[in-house]
Amino acid sequence: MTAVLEVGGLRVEAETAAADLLLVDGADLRVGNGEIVGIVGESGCGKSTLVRTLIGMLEGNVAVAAGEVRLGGDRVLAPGHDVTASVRGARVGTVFQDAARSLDPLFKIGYQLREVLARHRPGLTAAQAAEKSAAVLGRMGITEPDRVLGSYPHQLSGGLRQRVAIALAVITDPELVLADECTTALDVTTQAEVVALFRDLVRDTGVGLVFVTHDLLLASDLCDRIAVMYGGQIVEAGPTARVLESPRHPFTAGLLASVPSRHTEGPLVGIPGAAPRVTTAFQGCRFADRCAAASAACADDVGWTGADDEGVRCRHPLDGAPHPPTGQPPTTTDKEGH
Ligand SMILES: Nc1ncnc2c1ncn2[C@@H]1O[C@H](COP(=O)(O)OP(=O)(O)OP(=O)(O)O)[C@@H](O)[C@H]1O
Repeated sequence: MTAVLEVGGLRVEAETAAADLLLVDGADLRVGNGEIVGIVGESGCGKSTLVRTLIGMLEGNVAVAAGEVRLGGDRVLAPGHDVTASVRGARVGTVFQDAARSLDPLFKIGYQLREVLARHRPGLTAAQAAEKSAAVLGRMGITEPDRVLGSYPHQLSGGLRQRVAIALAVITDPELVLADECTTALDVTTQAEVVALFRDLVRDTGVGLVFVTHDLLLASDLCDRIAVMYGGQIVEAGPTARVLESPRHPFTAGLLASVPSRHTEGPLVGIPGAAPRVTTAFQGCRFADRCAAASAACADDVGWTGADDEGVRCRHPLDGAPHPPTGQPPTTTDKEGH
């Protein structure tokens, strides 16, 4: 599968008055054409920072310290090199949690779609732009495109606004779409509709999709592969079924045990403790102080074990046995064995 997105060794740091923080540490990620990759993890683990970095949307105190981002083979971001402005909107579409951030309350939807095309596809005639606008709304399952094109955002329901936000992201036929918690604010039925819409979009157009969510069930419904983040690092990655049925990182297992699932019958088990704030000076496994399997060896930095697309960052990975249907995390391998 041709890679539309290749992220290698990405390290993102933030300067703050208190300390220099490590927001993303050594992230490797690959998304193929027509592939959906989920990024999951607790709040504050760095999911948004990672996806925003891919398109150069960095706050003033944040910088890329190492690694690179390639889009369709083109190097778009690395320390001291940032051409993401040229791909944002044109080759990469973005959908965020709050449709209000994508839509301008002052302009009708038809105008906003035409504006995006005028900026990124300037060769189109007015008639072609109108045709494309109606077509993209149709693809979003919007049955009354004329009414929507003539409406202001506040005249649409929340679900419809999010569909329009997705339409704005994909009307330019991008190679990659980044969706960051874009279903979180929606009710469950609308969430399911948006997920189905993404699935159809990827199947029909071959676009690559990065889907950021804290909702493992949603990720399991939609994603081909999953990358689990913790403390700014990708700690486990692999095909969705493998990661969710036989998690290898204790954090992934804890996350699974703490969410209700269709397989869960027993009580839900939370992960004690809180996610760390990681400084650039931090050494060792970020999860060690919350991990039942941690040993003294976890105080040293932990490397990645496995292939690029499938592996785990842990000195005491779980044994890979299927995740028990009770919602309890599987047992770990012997601490001393690593
Ligand atoms: N500009 C910044 N300066 C300092 N710290 C930051 C900055 N931006 C983000 N952070 C910190 O980086 C960490 C990761 O934040 P991020 O928003 O990427 O997490 P997340 O996994 O997307 O969480 P959520 O799901 O709550 O959005 C958090 O601790 C956050 O406070």
